[in-house]
Amino acid sequence: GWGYGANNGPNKWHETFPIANGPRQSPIDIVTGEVQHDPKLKPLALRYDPSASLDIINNGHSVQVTFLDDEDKSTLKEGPITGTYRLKQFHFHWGASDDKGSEHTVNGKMYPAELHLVHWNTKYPNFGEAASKSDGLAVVGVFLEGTQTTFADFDPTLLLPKTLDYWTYDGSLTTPPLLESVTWIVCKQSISVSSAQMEKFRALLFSGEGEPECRMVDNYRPPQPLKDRKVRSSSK
Ligand SMILES: NS(=O)(=O)c1cccc(NC(=O)NCCCCO)c1
Ligand SMILES: [Zn+2]
Repeated sequence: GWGYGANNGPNKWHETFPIANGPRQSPIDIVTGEVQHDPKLKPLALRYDPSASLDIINNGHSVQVTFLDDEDKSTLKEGPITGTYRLKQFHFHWGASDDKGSEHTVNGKMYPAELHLVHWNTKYPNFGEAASKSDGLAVVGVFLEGTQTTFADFDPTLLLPKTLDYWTYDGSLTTPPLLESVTWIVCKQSISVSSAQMEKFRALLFSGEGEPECRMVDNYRPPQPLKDRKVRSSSK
């Protein structure tokens, strides 16, 4: 199956998923001099309930915390979206060293890691249905920047930067099946993690039990062509 290695990585995904060369692929490089401030954009209304968190898993591509999404417990509203989107899961992408790891880049700068908070539009019955609709998903991306800090309990709100200024654009899943159903909301402010915490990500494995050990690192897709898209900013 697909992965991040030389033989099954991002440069090979188009062979099985031709949408890899589609018109609204993610991630992208955010060129701050070319974004357009849109005064009609509202602040993000994020409401997360830590009691909705279910489990934490290594899914072979990332470490993921999944949430109970059978009611409006943890939701995203306002911002660039209309209606209510429910938090399904959050996961991360990171590098083998602190000079790379994020999927989105800002003026070519890569961060050591990127958090993705994945939400689906409740006008559809579930995540799977929503994932195939152009307005089905909304993913909030948060850059992780290295410095010493503490890590509170897994209330995703604690993972968010203080101010929620953001860039937004129409994009896709950054892993196969690369579906072009994501309204991306990338926070301008990063959150801080220590290098010890980064090392914990890098101690995870792509490989399963009984397989030759393969460290889970560099599980990021590089920036894709912007094509006929504009990136909007929630603030000047
Ligand atoms: N990386 S991301 O664009 O935020 C994103 C969000 C939600 C789903 C996905 N990708 C997938 O679910 N791919 C299906 C197989 C992944 C292994 O479980 C990627
Ligand atoms: Zn992701």
